[in-house]
Amino acid sequence: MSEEPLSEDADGIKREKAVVVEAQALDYAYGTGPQRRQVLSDINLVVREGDVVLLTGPSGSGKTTLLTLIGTLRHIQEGQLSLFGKDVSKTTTKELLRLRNRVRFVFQRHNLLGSLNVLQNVISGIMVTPLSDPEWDEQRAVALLDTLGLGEKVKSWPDQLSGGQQQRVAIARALVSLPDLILADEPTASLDRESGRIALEQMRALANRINCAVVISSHDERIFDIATRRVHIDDGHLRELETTGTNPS
Ligand SMILES: Nc1ncnc2c1ncn2[C@@H]1O[C@H](COP(=O)(O)OP(=O)(O)OP(=O)(O)O)[C@@H](O)[C@H]1O
Repeated sequence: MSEEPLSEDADGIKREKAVVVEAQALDYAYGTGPQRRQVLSDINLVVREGDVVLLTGPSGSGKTTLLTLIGTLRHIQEGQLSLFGKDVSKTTTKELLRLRNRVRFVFQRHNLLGSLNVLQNVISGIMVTPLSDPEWDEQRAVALLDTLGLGEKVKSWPDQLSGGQQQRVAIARALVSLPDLILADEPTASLDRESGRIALEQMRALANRINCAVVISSHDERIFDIATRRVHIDDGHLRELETTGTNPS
């Protein structure tokens, strides 16, 4: 069940939470002709600011495909997708880039840059923000790495890290830029229970603090309670599930 879509501003005035993602009747298929395989059918989803949506479903059910559609890494075939109130298929290239700049991804492959050390990789998540302040950015990046248990690793190179450590660097890189939307594909896949919870709690805390929206695909039952909403894909169809999660803040 979704939370009451109201948020409170600094003056204590309640206002409706803005819609960050709105998917309407999305279909998606891979291949053509006899090879064509429908993966998503009639997907309808609204994600508002502050939502932490957990996307579950069997392997191969289309979770990654949906995340990449939402993140505009894939063209819409059928249906409509709005990001921050803009229909993505009606935007100019410049507008689309501006929308993408408000989104950060955490992929199953960590995609760290091998020529940058851990701290530099994390800071690279902010470089694209015109208002960034190098000193403050660095402090924020170091603090985040510390919280994620990587305080000793800021000068290490990606290839000196374990898979789980690389995953945490990728999470720090997504969080440090204070994005409006985080799309995370199996972000706890190579993390132990404790690190997985800390990483997800950081995402949840950011959602609470700056009202960013978070969509996480995961099979990991250990983190289900961190979400404010759960949606499930099966056989190409998406449905909302009851959420038992409590707000840890
Ligand atoms: N580029 C592609 N070309 C053809 N088929 C693809 C392609 N990418 C994904 N698929 C197929 O589409 C289906 C959905 O894949 P997707 O990766 O979205 O599922 P998923 O739910 O994220 O799976 P997992 O939990 O295993 O990561 C799968 O059957 C997959 O084999």
